[in-house]
Amino acid sequence: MLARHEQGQPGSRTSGGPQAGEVRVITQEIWADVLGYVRKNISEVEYHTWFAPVKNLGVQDGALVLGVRNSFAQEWFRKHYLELLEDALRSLGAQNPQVSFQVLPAVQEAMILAQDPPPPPTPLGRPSPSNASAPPAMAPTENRQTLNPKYTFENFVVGPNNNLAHAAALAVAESPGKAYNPLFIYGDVGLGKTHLMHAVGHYIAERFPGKRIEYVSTESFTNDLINAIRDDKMTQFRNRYRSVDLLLVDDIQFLAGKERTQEEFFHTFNALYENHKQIILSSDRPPKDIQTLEGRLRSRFEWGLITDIQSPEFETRVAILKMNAEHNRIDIPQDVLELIARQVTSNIRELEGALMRVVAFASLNNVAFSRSAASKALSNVFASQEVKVEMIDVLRATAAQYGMSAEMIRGSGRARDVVVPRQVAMYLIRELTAHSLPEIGQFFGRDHSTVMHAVSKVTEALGRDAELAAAVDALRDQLKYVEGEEKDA
Ligand SMILES: Nc1ncnc2c1ncn2[C@@H]1O[C@H](COP(=O)(O)OP(=O)(O)OP(=O)(O)O)[C@@H](O)[C@H]1O
Repeated sequence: MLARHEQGQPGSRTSGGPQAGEVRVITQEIWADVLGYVRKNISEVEYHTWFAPVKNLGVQDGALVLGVRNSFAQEWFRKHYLELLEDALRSLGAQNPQVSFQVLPAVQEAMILAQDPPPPPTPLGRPSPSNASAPPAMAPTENRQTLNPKYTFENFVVGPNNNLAHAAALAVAESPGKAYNPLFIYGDVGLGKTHLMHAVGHYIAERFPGKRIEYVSTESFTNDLINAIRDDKMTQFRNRYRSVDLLLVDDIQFLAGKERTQEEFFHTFNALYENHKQIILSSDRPPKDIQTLEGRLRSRFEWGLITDIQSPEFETRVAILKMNAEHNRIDIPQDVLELIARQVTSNIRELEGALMRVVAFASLNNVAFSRSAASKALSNVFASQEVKVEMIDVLRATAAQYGMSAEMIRGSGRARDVVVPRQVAMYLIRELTAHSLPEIGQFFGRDHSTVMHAVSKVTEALGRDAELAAAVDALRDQLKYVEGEEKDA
């Protein structure tokens, strides 16, 4: 099983749950949570000695697999840190946390060490120190090094909350320096301002490979300025920012109260604007609400187009989740995505985080994606919702438990390996939902007497068949989750 990781091949499907190979990608944030937990519980020296070199290899059949350097480290981890790691997973919702350690092959270890720590990002078009005043000509791919590859127009879901900002960004991308200059995008935290700015950057980089693009947060701009003043390198600083074709500045509200930075930014702005270079600014509020911003800057920010992004409505949130799941090649039922979208209503970053939690929870507990699993996964972070069990939940969970598709269970097959799961599903639906026998029959394309027979068959078999009883118990535990149940237990 583990060899699959070593070879870097995608994982196989585990009983209806997430695919292990795919989960490997998505659990990076969860791994950061685990490390955060560990760090709080051991000394810094210990943490750096043991945990910094560890590689998260993802989740395999419910177990978190960690890559360590050698068999000594493997043994050390088993003896000293296993419980701590299990506690960390428990804090993330794993009910029966499992951790395994795998010695990394020397080549893989060397690659990981080479990546660690990651090199600092190279700002776009930054002149090399040896040739500071004459920026080098860039190869087509170089002009988007600091853009997040995920933040493209293709990956941006358009809804009523952001369609104006999206249309304006697209217009600017098509005619940089001509459509709206500057473009000023404002909105609350995590609603896609940076994403849209980068999307313009990618678009321009693709269409006009020679254009110089610079993305910078206001904080970095300020720090660069401070360093330039300290190191007597103002000429280089000005060359860098005034020689670009597209300047993207994030969180411009942080200019407030920084007089020297405002002064410098004012001149940067003028130089670019006069040369018809495109400027895009993002902020958490419109220019008129940025306190202590010089009047001449504020009025310049208002020269072009000011557009906002609002919180996404339910349908847009579901569409964003769907796109995320598809990108990670994870097949999550629509009703589970809807449950997540109801839990997280305002911040898209949090919405994505909630999806990750659900995926990690399902893989760590080796259960299928269901609304109850999602509700459990999110109960630590968001106010828990009581989940009413639906027939489809029971069908899906049973199918996953027996390693077959829901269609097979509902189909006409009469072989024992299909009949037993079908009867179990009918039995549990009868127990966990308020549906009548005819309604359950209809759901399975059968009549009520078949359901009645199934219920009595399972009831009778449970007393003598321990394996069946264990399967039914496990399914019931998985499905029947109501708020407070775990706390009372
Ligand atoms: N319409 C959308 N479609 C798809 N993903 C989106 C959309 N809007 C935001 N996102 C995603 O949400 C996350 C947060 O977006 P982003 O960082 O652009 O927000 P922001 O408004 O710049 O936040 P901040 O104010 O914290 O800088 C990103 O992962 C982004 O890809």
